Amino acid sequence: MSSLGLKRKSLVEHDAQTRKYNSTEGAVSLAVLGSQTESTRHSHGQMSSYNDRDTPQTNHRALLYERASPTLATDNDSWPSTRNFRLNSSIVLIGIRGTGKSSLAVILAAASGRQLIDSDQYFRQVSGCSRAEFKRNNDHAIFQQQEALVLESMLWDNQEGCIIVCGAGTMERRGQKLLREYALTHPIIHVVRDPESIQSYLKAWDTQKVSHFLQIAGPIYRSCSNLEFFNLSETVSRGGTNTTSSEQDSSLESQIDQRPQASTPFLTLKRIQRDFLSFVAFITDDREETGRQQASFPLSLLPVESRRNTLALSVPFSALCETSVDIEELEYNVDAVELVIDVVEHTAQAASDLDLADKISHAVALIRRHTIVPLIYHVESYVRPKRPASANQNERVSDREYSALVQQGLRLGPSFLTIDLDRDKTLLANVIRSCGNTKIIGHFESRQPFPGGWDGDECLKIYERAQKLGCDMLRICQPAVKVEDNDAVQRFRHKVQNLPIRPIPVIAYNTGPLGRMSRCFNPILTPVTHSHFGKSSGLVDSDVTAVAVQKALYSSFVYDPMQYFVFGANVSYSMSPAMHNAAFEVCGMPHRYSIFQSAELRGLNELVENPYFGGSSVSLPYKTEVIPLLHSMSPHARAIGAVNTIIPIRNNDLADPRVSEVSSIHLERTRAGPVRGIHGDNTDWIGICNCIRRGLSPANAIRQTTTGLVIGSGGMARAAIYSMIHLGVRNIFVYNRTIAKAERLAEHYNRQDLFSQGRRPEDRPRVRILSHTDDPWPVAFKQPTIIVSGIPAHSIAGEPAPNFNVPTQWLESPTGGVVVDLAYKPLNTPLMKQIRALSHRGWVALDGLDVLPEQGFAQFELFTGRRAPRRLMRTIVLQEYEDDEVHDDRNAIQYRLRNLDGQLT
Ligand SMILES: O=C1C[C@@](O)(C(=O)O)C[C@@H](O)[C@@H]1O
Repeated sequence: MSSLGLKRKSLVEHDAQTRKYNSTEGAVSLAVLGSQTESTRHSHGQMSSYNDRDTPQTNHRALLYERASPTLATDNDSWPSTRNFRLNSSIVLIGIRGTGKSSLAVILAAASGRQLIDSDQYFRQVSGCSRAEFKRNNDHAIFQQQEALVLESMLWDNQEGCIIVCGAGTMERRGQKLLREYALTHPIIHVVRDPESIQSYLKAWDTQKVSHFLQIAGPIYRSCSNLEFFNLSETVSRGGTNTTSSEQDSSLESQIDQRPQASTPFLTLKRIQRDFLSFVAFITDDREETGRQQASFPLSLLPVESRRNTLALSVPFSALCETSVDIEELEYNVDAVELVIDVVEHTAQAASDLDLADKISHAVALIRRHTIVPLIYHVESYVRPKRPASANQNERVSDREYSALVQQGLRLGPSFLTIDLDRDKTLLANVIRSCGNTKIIGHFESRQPFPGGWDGDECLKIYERAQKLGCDMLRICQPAVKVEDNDAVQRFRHKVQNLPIRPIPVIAYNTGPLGRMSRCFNPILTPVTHSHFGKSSGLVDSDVTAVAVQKALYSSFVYDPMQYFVFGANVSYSMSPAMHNAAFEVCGMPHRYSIFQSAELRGLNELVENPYFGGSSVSLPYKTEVIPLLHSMSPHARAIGAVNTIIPIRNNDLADPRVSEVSSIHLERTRAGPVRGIHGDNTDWIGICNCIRRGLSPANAIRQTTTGLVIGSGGMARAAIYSMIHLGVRNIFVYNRTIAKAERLAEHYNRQDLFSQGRRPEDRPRVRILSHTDDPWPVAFKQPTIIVSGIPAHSIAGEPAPNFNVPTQWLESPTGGVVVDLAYKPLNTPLMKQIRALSHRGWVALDGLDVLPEQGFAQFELFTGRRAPRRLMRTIVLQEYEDDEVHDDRNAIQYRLRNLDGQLT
């Protein structure tokens, strides 16, 4: 008999007295209106009358309750635990039916190997019958007792390595108490969703009823959880019209080109997968998973506060609620997005508004869906008057409301959260104690200049307060009254950094029109606005935009206009100049990127002798030939054995080991001067990695048994193998017409010990050879779900193009997979045609036009030390692409141009 069977007996016999549950305990009391059914007669004092297992028809009831606390909890003792959990702590999902808990749990279980436990199934396993049957056959008190005991066992017997989905049956009063207790040491995530999506799942309820129920249930679920995740429903943008993902996509366009969009059925959960896995990785501090999520771009590997001249785009909550905002477009050129909870007069009255918490949750989800940069959550301390001349200019948001809004922010796991240093000490201490992995920015915004300005004691005291409280950073600002105040900010910054206490980073600037200069030169996370928000959002002319800051840095000679190139033997066709030049322009950078064609490697000398040399893409045949000329190389380029990006070293000390670190290299990237050495990197693998990630459906999440297949054995095949190893694929096969070359390639990787730290030899990645296309797929391995082809699609040196098709016996994965063909001349290679025809079986095809911008983003980051404007670069590549021989392409390109949204990496 299983241990569960034994447990069952002991649970049923468990003496109710041993757990001292107080039946009057718990703040919430529910009364059920409507027909007096069996369940409702017994349901006073509990919430379980709404049962996950009930048919929608039986749920046609309204629920009333007495609320003990408002939607946003405000009491000091309601501050939850530290939110610091053990890496492997079991995670609990709660939320009303239809919010998508089960799908999220399946996604997490597949990606992380956590064991999935569903409360209803667990009840059945432990009790030997379903919850409904147990209820029918037992006295109500016994049923309640059994429910509590099952929940207790489910939580405490599975404290590690599980994802536990709690149905509504677990939410009666004793269940709530157990969950609150569990929340002291484990993440309990309240899953929220918009009423429309819940309604379309529940079918029988109308949206109003769902909203009403959400208002009732929200406070209860919130009081039992320490975190919150808004499950944003997928919408597919097709040529400007939005449809939900459930609608059938039978348009001709989509048949022309099955892009990896949300409309591709296998990828509908893709974006929610990304959002949820990043959220879980953040709250559990799972650095390995965070690394995988962050797509390996050079800048994403550095904490944003460690970089120079970083910008944070302020997005007012009110603007997000009122207008539709294209966040992806606004994100260009910024390093973080700050959601500003602006308490506008009317919102202030509605701060106890039942769905305010939901709206904030929704806003955070929207920003996360459309950006990849860190999120800062900031609650404004003053009520924003609706009219600038209003009498309420200086009305402060009450401590109670402020605390509630901050608590709601912490539940959402933002990367950073600000706290107003002028607030009650206990409140501040509570925020810091319960902030989990969120970094805290102590914020002090003075509306009047401090006595003595930046040189006075007041600013120093504020710095020390932030320091003592345990803030990770300080943000301090005051109005400038004269231009010289902008110099004084610099003095203040230097002064605090030299104090004999552990320094914390400081964001310091002047407000008002005269203070704009200090914003341009503030080194970290300068708040910037976007013209989109204009004055309607209450932002005034004293704000600066990201482009204005960039332009100011160049026109004041902090940075220089640099020259970049694509260097190769035959690069006249390259689309890189168009892509990079457009990016420079939109970011306000005066750089130039040009073609440099050279029949000999020696041509490179001319580039590096130029004091304005900023870096170069390296094309064939120099990707390996260039290596002996380098002074340093990234570990990736070294492992791959090929370089596609070079950047100048202007450091005096070439022996300094830091020169190979991006952090030191990018600091001097855009400053002219003699070049003392060259650093080599490889971004091709990043491009391939991200395309694989984008096209891989959640069903094909990478596991120990996942198999990859690489076609070819050239430089791109090398990069492809490295990408697969980086993603965690352990079984990699190479097929190449010339077997000896494939063997050399396999040997190159097998003798290295990549990403193997602590792994047993049998668990390490291994590259194997496939000799003939007639061979069956090796029986000991699963069929491949990731295939990358690195063979050219056009004729080279008179040799005909290979016209390769994957043998059908290697394409039998029941869940399909992703195929990346690195060629794009022509676009419709025989391989791409073959795979697109298999889209109904879950195969997704990506090509060279997908990879080129991805490797270009990483290159842009290495060249400039700034984030690349991704959507723009993708657009330019597609627009530039022209192939007169293949007429079908034009339609396909048009379709792709209309569907660029949401390709986040
Ligand atoms: O292979 C390529 C293509 C490219 O060389 C071009 O021609 O645009 C640019 C390189 O960065 C990349 O690795």
